[in-house]
Amino acid sequence: SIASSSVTCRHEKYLWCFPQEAPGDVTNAVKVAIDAGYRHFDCASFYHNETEIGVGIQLKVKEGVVKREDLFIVSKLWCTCHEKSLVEAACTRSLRALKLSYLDLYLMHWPMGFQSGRNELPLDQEGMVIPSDTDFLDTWEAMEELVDAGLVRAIGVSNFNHEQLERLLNKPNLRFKPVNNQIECHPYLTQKNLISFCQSRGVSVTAYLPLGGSRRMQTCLISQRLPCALGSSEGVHLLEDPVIQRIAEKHSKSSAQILIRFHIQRHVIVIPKSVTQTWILENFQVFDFELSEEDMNDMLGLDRNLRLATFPIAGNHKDYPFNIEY
Ligand SMILES: NC(=O)C1=CN([C@@H]2O[C@H](COP(=O)(O)OP(=O)(O)OC[C@H]3O[C@@H](n4cnc5c(N)ncnc54)[C@H](OP(=O)(O)O)[C@@H]3O)[C@@H](O)[C@H]2O)C=CC1
Ligand SMILES: O=C1CO[C@H](CO)[C@@H](O)[C@@H]1O
Repeated sequence: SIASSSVTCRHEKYLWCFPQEAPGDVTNAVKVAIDAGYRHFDCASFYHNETEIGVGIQLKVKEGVVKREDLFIVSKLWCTCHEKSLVEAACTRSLRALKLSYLDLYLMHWPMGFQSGRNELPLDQEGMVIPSDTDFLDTWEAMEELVDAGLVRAIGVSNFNHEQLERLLNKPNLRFKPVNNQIECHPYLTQKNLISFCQSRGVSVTAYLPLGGSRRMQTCLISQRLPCALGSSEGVHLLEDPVIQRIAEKHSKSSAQILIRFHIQRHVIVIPKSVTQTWILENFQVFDFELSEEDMNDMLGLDRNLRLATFPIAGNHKDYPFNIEY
């Protein structure tokens, strides 16, 4: 994954601390990644970098390094576009920015709809997100129409808890099943129950924040002591965790490679992000070794239910996903 959120939203109570990569860095990262063998790109309109990603993809397709049909391009519908009448235009905007005629997978970014409009994070006086009166089942119907129209090959969800996913799977007249749920997952938040639930229903899982996110984000969480809009104020240093480091040393691999391999062996799709050439290359060298059962159990044993992407400014929303256990 080369995507990177770019929203900086300062409110007296919250700091939304997503660093934005320079546009050239994003395009370059895509080029380096395609040359290295990456084929899956995780994007979202919310990340404000689909144009730069599209430039990188198009260049590599034109050079003949890769064919469009060999790529797997994912994008996501942002929360302010949940009204049925807004879904197709949102998808088309992403397609135009990415310079593509279709997406391989389009995800509902969150189960929560926000007040529509230009502001992606419409906030009330208290600094809480203003909801829309939409229901994600209706939004889903509009997403199903994108499949009919050939704009997307498959549709899925992100940040859905098991009850929300169950509700969607049981929707009367469901025409297209959600094929994927993209959720935060790493050894500090192993998501055992949600992954079992999804896999038992034939819904694949993608792990986001597999390395625990950027240092800048962590620094914001730890040092600024602001109730960061992203969530947890507890520091995470997954890459420096002694258990991860011990396993890494044993396999002569880096901590990042161990953290990525962890998902592969759980049959979970994993989308580490980097704009740094050496790390992009490093993160791909994960197919030449295997974690033992003991390694896997040691990593699973690190679970502390530590969620980084808690999205507290949406905590009052009727569809806020993290008020139940999983
Ligand atoms: N559906 C959702 O709600 C969400 C989806 N996502 C998706 O998941 C992706 C990954 O999550 P993200 O938040 O980026 O966090 P990650 O856990 O992937 O961490 C990314 C950070 O790790 C650094 N890094 C990458 N590789 C290495 C390495 N080998 N050694 C040391 N550091 C490394 C990167 O540095 P640098 O980039 O500077 O090279 C970056 O700062 C996102 O890009 C996005 O596509 C993320 C959050 C929420
Ligand atoms: O992809 C994303 C980056 O993190 C944000 C905060 O949780 C999310 O809203 C968004 O899903």
